[in-house]
Amino acid sequence: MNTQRILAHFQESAELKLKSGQLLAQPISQAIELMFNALSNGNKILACGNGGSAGDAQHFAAELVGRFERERFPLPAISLSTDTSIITAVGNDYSFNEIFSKQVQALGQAGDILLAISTSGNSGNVVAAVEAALEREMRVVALTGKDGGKLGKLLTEADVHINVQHSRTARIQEVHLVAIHSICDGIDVALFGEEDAS
Ligand SMILES: O=C(CO)[C@@H](O)[C@H](O)[C@H](O)[C@H](O)COP(=O)(O)O
Ligand SMILES: [Zn+2]
Repeated sequence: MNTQRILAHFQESAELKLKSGQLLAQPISQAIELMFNALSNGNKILACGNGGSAGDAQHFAAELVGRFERERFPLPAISLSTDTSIITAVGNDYSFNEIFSKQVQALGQAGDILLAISTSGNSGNVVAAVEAALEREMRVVALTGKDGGKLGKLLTEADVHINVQHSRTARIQEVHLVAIHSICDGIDVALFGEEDAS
């Protein structure tokens, strides 16, 4: 295969990451503050998404419950994309659109955070999860792309929207992962102060 095509992926990804850093540092910083305050108050973080974003939700929860780069106590985070029995039961008995919202209704409490990940902002199950979270007086951190979709329109002033301005799902996901790692690092810094993590 022509390696130029491969190099073009790296080029486009690197360029979007640099541009997005400028645009997203502020909302990412707000997301860190929102999550750190919630965790400090004894609240937890729920995370959801489909496909690659389901992987991102799991990845985030693993770094909070396990660790990111520093040794620390476990932090409460749950991926809503991982329990195949819940997902198949709710999907089969109700609808696929409710696989996350039912879990938000079961597990979410006022003051908890929902990390909602959707590159289009239009996945019905993620949109329904955001609606359920807002009904329960949870705050939402949304990782989206494109025009933010329906999800972007649901958010309030108290929520945080991290919107990657690009049309390509894969590129958006790649920036989402940098945002997720920046949030994990920011939570560690809020807990322990700055130090060289290398
Ligand atoms: O990872 C990829 C594409 O890179 C896919 O699995 C992708 O996540 C799926 O098509 C999702 O269903 C897309 O959903 P969303 O990001 O629009 O909410
Ligand atoms: Zn993918």
